[in-house]
Amino acid sequence: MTQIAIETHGLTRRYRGATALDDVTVQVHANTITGLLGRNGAGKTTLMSLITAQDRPSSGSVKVGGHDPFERAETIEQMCFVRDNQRYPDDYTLKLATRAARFSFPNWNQEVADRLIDAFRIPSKPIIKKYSRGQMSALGIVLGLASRAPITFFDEPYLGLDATARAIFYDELLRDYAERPRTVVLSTHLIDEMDRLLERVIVIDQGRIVRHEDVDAMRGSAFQVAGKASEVDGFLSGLPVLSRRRVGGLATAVVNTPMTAQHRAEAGGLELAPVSLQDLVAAYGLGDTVADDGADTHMERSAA
Ligand SMILES: Nc1ncnc2c1ncn2[C@@H]1O[C@H](COP(=O)(O)OP(=O)(O)OP(=O)(O)O)[C@@H](O)[C@H]1O
Repeated sequence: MTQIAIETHGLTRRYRGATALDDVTVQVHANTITGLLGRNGAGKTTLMSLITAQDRPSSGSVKVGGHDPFERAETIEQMCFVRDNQRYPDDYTLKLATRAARFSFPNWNQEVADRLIDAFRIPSKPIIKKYSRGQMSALGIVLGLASRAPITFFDEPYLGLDATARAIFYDELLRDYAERPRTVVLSTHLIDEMDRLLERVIVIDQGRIVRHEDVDAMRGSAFQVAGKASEVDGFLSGLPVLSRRRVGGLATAVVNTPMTAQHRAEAGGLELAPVSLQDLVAAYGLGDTVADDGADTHMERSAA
């Protein structure tokens, strides 16, 4: 039976004039790597902050391992949240940061930390405040992986990292996860690059969960059609259209149903193709209309 690590019910976070998270009920599977995906401002960081008790909901509840994290220090100790804008005390060096982490995280593994510090070439001399953006991200990854916290959140952990460092992160995450399976939730906009890491996906749009499922199931659940706009329109009639984009006389659309032999037979001269996870996620949260130098450009979205 699937074990549930995190459960939210009706979770809502309102700020003055904005609802960052809107009635979110979701379960995160234990010992799984879950991608939290969605456009800027969708609510990803807010959701992670509420689960890790760094913020309070306006309404609704969070349970981690069956407990409200706000009411239980032991539950908070089980979680590590690597924020994209993590701040450190002014005088902190690498040594002080890892020492503090050793005290904060019961499963801290210094060997993992040392190996990663080496691989990322994180300097030990300067205070952390002087680090480059990429070095800050690398430090966050070191703390996140070496914490070996049973539940680890990474919020866009790759900011400023070069391609080599990102590859190190992906490899080390998979290596350490294989050695010590645990629950990992990571938010990313680099979906094409990171989709091989993900087992499950939560897609969030305007504070609401719009998809939550296994990555493989999600990939096969939709397809893309492209061709002459009039023919695409005809083909789409009666189909669940997730997004449609028209540029001049051409159109592409993402159809929210698995591709069948019948679709292929009816496609005529249209091009049908599997949709990548990145394109599928992008199809959510598309605006309704996009200007294109006066050309007839139109995007629309219908209910899934
Ligand atoms: N402290 C705050 N005060 C007011 N509004 C806030 C605050 N924090 C977040 N928001 C708003 O809540 C919404 C969700 O923000 P959040 O940071 O969770 O998005 P995100 O999905 O993590 O975005 P990104 O991908 O850009 O990091 C946004 O509209 C944001 O402006």
